[in-house]
Amino acid sequence: MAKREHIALFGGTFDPVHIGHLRSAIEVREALAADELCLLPNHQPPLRGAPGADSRQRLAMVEAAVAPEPGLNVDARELRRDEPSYTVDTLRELRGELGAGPALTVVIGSDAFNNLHHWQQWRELFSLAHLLVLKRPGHPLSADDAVRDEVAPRRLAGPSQFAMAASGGFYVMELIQLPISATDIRRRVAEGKSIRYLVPEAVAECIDQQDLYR
Ligand SMILES: Nc1ncnc2c1ncn2[C@@H]1O[C@H](COP(=O)(O)OP(=O)(O)OP(=O)(O)O)[C@@H](O)[C@H]1O
Ligand SMILES: O=C(O)c1ccc[n+]([C@@H]2O[C@H](COP(=O)([O-])O)[C@@H](O)[C@H]2O)c1
Repeated sequence: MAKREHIALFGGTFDPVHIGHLRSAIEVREALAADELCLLPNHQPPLRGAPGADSRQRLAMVEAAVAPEPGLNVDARELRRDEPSYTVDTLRELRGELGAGPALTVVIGSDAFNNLHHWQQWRELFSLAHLLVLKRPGHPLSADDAVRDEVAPRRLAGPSQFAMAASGGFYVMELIQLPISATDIRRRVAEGKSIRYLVPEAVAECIDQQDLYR
């Protein structure tokens, strides 16, 4: 059985998944030397309206996107819960399966981090996992004071240190800056413009075949 001592979870609405997500996922996996990095499509995004594509369609696009990339997997567990996809619930479920030993790292972009104080039981996340924040162009770090106070003593010197404990660490990672968003991709599709090289070809095909975002 494959080693599962360090798992990174990169959650999102992925409406649709794009190369900003995929390039980040590869760089994070390399930086963490994680055994696997799972893209985790949500079912009901807790802090935004209903996505343009339904959960099955978003899952299918994520699966098509990671298929050629060894080390990137998909975790579809949030689609099995017919309720808002709170990350704390997902982490509790995973801890129930993995036990307390393996390192778990939750990966989020700086825009998501700036809203962390609105997440369900957000302080609890640190007893279940590490938190890795990706700098994202156009989204400077501006976390709430309560979040800043929480993460300050948790800050690690580098992503490789996450493997030394199961949870509780914090790090902000610099990575390639790709100012690509799903909102911009949906707008381009609606305007009949090309999205070539913004999403993998297999994702563009799914969008085309299912007539999404028009
Ligand atoms: N270009 C990018 N670079 C780094 N991180 C990103 C990028 N795009 C999205 N992310 C991060 O990936 C996670 C999932 O993002 P999400 O699925 O909401 O995509 P999005 O492009 O932000 O979508 P939307 O434009 O619909 O808000 C979030 O933590 C987000 O911050
Ligand atoms: O747990 C929460 O309360 C919570 C609130 C907002 C977002 N999240 C998760 O954060 C990830 C990024 O969300 P989003 O909306 O930026 O695509 C995704 O996995 C969401 O399910 C989680």
